[in-house]
Parts: sequence; structure tokens; C-alpha cells
Amino acid sequence: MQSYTVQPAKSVRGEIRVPGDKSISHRSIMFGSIANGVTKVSGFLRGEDALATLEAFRAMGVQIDDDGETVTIVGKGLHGLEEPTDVLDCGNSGTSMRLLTGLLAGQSFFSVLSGDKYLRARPMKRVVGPLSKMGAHIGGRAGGEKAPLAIQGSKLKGIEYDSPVSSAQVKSAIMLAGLYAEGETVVREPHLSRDHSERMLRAFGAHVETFPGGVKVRGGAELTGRDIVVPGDISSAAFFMVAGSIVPGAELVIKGVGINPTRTGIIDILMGMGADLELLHERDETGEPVADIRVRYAPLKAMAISGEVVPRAIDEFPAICVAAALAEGTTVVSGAEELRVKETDRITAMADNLRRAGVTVVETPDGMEITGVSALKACAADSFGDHRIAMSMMVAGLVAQGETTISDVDCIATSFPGFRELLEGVVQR
Ligand SMILES: O=C(O)C1=C[C@@H](OP(=O)(O)O)[C@@H](O)[C@H](O)C1
Ligand SMILES: C=C(OP(=O)(O)O)C(=O)O
Repeated sequence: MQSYTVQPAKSVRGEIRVPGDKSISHRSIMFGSIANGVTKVSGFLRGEDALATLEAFRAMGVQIDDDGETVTIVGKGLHGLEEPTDVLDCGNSGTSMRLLTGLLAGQSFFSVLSGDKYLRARPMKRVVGPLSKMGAHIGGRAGGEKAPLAIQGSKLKGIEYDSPVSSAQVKSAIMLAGLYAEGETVVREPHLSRDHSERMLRAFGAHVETFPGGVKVRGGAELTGRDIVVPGDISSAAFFMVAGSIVPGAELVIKGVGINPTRTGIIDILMGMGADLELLHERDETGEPVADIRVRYAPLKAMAISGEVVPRAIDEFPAICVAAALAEGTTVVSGAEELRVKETDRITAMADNLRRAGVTVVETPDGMEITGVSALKACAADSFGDHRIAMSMMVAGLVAQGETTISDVDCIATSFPGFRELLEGVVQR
């Protein structure tokens, strides 16, 4: 396991592009594979998570070619997937496992999903429960709570489901099962989570209707392959938005970032803290809004973060914690208990790391209170095997008084291959 040492930065300046959106990349492979005809994807994220999804569909007989520019998927139609001869390895990817569980529940074959030790520790009942109500046959460790999951495909029927969590993975798993179910499937959620499945499935020709509080899918519609342009991942851009906000004199432009309103919580939160962010050249690319984001250094102040913005910024909290650590006052995060069931418990992981850097952090069951400091202490930080913790502490290291070493940074390849090089490329020392 490789560790990495970050030196403090004098400034960060430049114009960059971040890799493709992870959520959209997963979905492009999944929906393209069960569509009729060819789907061509440009901007596909070649991170380990999205590649796990790609390999899973190859293992189910789908021809997927990558020439380094475009990923081309020769769709097999709604009922054309083949029974995989081995366990489908989802690696570290919750999105792969949960969405695949929904999709596989309605097939006419048997399949098994597993993943790395982090994924095997994450809760799966949140999808297994509602899918079972639709008639799915899914077994797993701990009474179906933990992977490996064994799925005997079966006939499904539509349900109405009120999800207790605002989770796009839960919503999308049920929607995917709904494509195969008899009748209509309705999912409601407390706050709107990312809506890429809704947008993309509709564009592929599925019967998907959204309404305030939820989504309705009608089963049986054939999908048609199409071209997809994957925008830059706002969750990856977030590390640079925070770096640009906390390093004095910084100015960065991040080109071609997806700004779907269900993902822009990071922008709302940072601007609420006083960050200097500007959206330039707003445009639409195959059904998703895109912009260039300019960020300049500005002193930050603490704020309260809760409610509907939480699912709109769910993966950005480790980076937001770093911004809060440098903000004046105490930032209070609540309603964010979902952070405890990610690749690691991200509340405990960030509290631990920020304390090592000299910050006062109080953990609460559903969030944390972070009291900002004017400079971080040099420290040895731990990624806990979580890509977003690793990248957040590398950004924190830019404003520390001395060297910050982060353990086990290999996990960054999960979502952001090339992160270190991109960051070092904009740092001035
Ligand atoms: O649907 C998706 O693509 C994702 C949904 C989110 O998970 P939850 O649905 O568990 O909140 C997010 O954390 C993950 O990185 C990607
Ligand atoms: C939580 C994440 O992804 P997943 O749930 O797909 O593992 C993430 O990328 O931060």
C-alpha cells in the first residue's frame, strides 16, 4: 500500500479537466447493454468502479470495446444478457452492486455479486428488501444484508415504495427492476437524490415519469441505444473547488463539469461559506447541464449544513470537512448519517484525520461539528482505504504547516485516476 507526502502550496493556479462522471459512466454501460442497438460513450470514466461495471456486462456476454476515446456497447436488448459463469466482482463500488442487484433480479438466470472487504461490509438490505417485495429471490450473508449476494432471477411485479433514505442507488435499483416488472413501479424518497437514471432511461426510451417526491416506471418498454457524452465529475471537481477556496491567491478553472441540480450541493455549500465560485459557459450535453467552474481564494466562514442539500453533496462531505476546518467559526453538519455507510465511516474518518491536523471536531450520530483554524498542523493522515478521504487529506496538506503524509492512496484509482498528477500540476511552491 502506497503512501503519499504532500508539501504545503504557495498557491494553486491553472485550467484543468477532471475525469468523467462516475454515476453517468456506470449507467451508460448498464443501460447501453440492455438497449437494442449500439451506444457510444465519450468521456467515460476509466476508474476502477466504472470499469467493474464494464467487466460485469462483458461477463454477461455484452460486446464492449474501448479504443481509448470512445466506449462502444453493442446492446443485447432487455432480455439478451447471458448467465455469468463466475461471481461478478463489483470491487469497491456500491453503485455497481446495488444497481446490478435490481437489474439482475428480473433476469431469467442465476448470478452472484461480490466485492472487496469494504463493499462486503456495506448494507444491502436497503435494495434487497424492496426488491423482495417485487418478487425477487435474493440471498446474502447476514440475512441478505451483506454481500456476496446470490440472485435467482424471477418474474417481478411493480410496487409502490417509500424509501426511508434519499439514495440514488436504492431508487435506481428499484427502477431497473421496474423495467422488467409487470405494471408500474413507484419510488418516493425524503429528498431528491441524483436523477441521472431518470434522465438517461427516459432518453433511452423507457417509460419513466417524475413527480414531486418520486418517480414512476412502467415495465416492458424496449430501450434504444444512443450516443452519450459524459461530463466531468463534479464530485472530482470538488477537491479542486476546495483547494481553490482555501489556498491564498488561488485561481483555478475546471472545464466541462456536470452541474445537474441534484449534484450541485457542493457549490451551494461553498458559496454559503463565502467561496468565490463562478459558473461559465453553461450548456447542455446529451441531457445533462455542464459548465466551466472558476474558483478563486476567499476567506470562508462556518455554516449549518442539513436537509435537502445533504444528498445533493453526499460524496463531497470529506472535502467539505476540509473547507470547514479552515473556515471561521463552527460548521455544523446534521442529517448526514448516510456518511457512516460509505466506503468507510466518513464522519469518523474525517474527524480522526482533522484532529490529527489540530482541528477540534465533535462527532454526532448524524454529522459533526468542526471548528475552523487558521492553519493545519503537519500530520500523518489515514485514508482508511477510502478514495475520497485520501484526496481530501491531500488537499488539506496544501495548507498545513509542514508535510502531510497520507497512508494507502492506491484507492484513489476507484474514482479519480490521475488525481495526484493533476493536483501537483496546479500547485505552486
Ligand atoms: O447512484 C449513484 O451513482 C451514487 C449514489 C450515491 O450513493 P447512495 O445512493 O448510497 O447515496 C453516491 O454516494 C455514489 O457515489 C454514487
Ligand atoms: C460512495 C461512493 O461510491 P459507491 O457507493 O458507488 O461505492 C463514492 O464514490 O463516494
